[in-house]
Amino acid sequence: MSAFVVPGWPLRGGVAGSRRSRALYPHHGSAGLLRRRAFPRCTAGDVRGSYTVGRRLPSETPPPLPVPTDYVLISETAEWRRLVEHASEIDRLHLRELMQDVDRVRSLRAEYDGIYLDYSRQRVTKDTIELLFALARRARLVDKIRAMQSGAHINVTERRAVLHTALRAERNASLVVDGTDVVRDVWRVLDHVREFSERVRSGEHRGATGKPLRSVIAVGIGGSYLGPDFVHEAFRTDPEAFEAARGRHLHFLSNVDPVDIKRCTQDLSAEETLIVIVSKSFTTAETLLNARAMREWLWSEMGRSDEVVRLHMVACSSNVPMVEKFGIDPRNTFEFWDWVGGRYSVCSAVGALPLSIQYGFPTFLRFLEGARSVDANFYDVASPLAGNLPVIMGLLGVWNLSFLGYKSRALHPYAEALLKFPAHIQQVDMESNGKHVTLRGDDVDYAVGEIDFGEPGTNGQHSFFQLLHMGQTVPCDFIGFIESQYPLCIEGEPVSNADELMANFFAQPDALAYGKTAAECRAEGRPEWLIPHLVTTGNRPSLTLLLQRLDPYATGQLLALYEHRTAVQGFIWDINSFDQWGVELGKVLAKRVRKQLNESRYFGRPISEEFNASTRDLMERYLRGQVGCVFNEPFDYHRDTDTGRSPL
Ligand SMILES: O=P(O)(O)OC[C@H]1O[C@H](O)[C@H](O)[C@@H](O)[C@@H]1O
Repeated sequence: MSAFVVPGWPLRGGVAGSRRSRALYPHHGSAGLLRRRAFPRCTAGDVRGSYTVGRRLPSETPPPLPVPTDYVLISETAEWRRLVEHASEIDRLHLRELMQDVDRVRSLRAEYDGIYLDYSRQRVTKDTIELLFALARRARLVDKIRAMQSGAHINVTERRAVLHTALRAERNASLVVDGTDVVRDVWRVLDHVREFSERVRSGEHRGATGKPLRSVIAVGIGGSYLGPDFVHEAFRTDPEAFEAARGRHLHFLSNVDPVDIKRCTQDLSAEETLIVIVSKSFTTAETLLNARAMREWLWSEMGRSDEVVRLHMVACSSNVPMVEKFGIDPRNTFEFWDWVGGRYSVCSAVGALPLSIQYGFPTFLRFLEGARSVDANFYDVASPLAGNLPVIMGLLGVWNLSFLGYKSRALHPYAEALLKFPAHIQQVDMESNGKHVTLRGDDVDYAVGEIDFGEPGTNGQHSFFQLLHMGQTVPCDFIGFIESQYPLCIEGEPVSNADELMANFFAQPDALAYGKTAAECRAEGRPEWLIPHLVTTGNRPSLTLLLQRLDPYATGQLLALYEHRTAVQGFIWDINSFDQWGVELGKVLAKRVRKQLNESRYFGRPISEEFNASTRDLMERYLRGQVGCVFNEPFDYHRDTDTGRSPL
């Protein structure tokens, strides 16, 4: 038996421890540029025209589609070229001047359900917005949004619908995809989450030694971690959610670095801990190793038994058979579906289960309601797009990257509780739009996919804002709230603590837009030699989102707003924002290295010549130097994979 060796853990129960491919798909969205109507209006489960809506293609090999004679890359359209020309006109204008035009400023704002969006500090005029709407029409944005809503298989490479909005549909709604009402499935699982979370919270569901389960460790990575972690942080200091979570603890184990296990478990008692394994595929190597590590931890504390696993381990996954194989009770498996992308899964059981256990199901429902509200704004494509917040934000994203050439973008929530929001949006956007070909497989000859990063204000100001003011231009999003989750006034201070925060929130966008001229520096009496170092060019774009208060509802609104911004950009760029093939190569190579490390360390086999000299020397150095963790009975790839034992 292999040993589970974790220094410091008591062992009990006898356990030691430029291609232009034209392989086309008949139903996909590049048809946005076709002359025919690409996507039917919002009905699923049937076939309209030549587009399969909500149904799997019959065979693995996509039948070739004749190349439409009028297909062109979006960058080859007149609408795109007009924007390229317009960008050079905009280059002659400075935000300092643009901001003088009150009429312009007042026209560049939109409001929806308590979200106030001001984009007057973008390097745009009213003409720019009109030209962007024209581009959206040319890209058939509205048809693509409707196709997404209807459950068409717009994720063409994986032949899947993209339906995370169905996760927050109202109970009485209905959407039939692949012959199934997905909304009914969603609510079946939500009811299961409600029932199970209430049993855990009330102490009805107890651990193997009879103790209530007060702590949860959610084990997952990527989309199975970042969304729930962001929402958890946003809820933590919401007064009502805080009350609902009294006496409970929620931790996330994501990194396969064993130190993350140590950090998660060191203050916890296994007897009072529920492990939630979150993995859409239930094959992610890191998550499964951490899941097995958690199982060993539970066993090392309470003895090796199926009962311990049954009572202390549950799972959220779309791969139910693999969960069962792991030993988790199918009744404690919370399903989601292949039409929920990992990075879009926080509204599924992925977020619902850990967050409902921590904060109560009603709190999670308010979060879903907030997201649903913005979904309604996004899907309301019959109304003028000028009022569609995700569309506006998406078009501005396209403008800044593809036309003004700003390759990165920063997100600054002036709310500490949103500290994990930038990291979540980083995955949502960079994994979605980090692509190099169109839906048809043609190379894109225009910039797509920004580098997203961010930090809450004002902390970011004292870290990387120097570059934002004087270095490269990085379009910024500022998110602020009228009411603080924790209002604090200190006697004798000129402003409340939240006002101090918000003073910076209002100041930074103007500092970026206006900058500081040499004349202004001189007027301050600065010495001439210092002036070049003090001048800031300004003309640095940003947008501002102002909401009432960061509560679960607003958290859901922000999530949906940014999810849909990403989709809008992908739709305009004509790329698939819903697959992530680039991640695969690293996984395959890691598998080879894992096998090599096993063979060299335990069976003395030399490092294969298949690895290049750099990797070989690095591995050799690593193997020579490492001390500490050895197994009594190592896994033998040659023997154990033959007998069916999996190295994962
Ligand atoms: O939820 P899982 O199947 O374990 O996947 C976890 C993560 O794995 C991969 O790295 C994907 O690129 C992510 O999109 C995904 O969220």
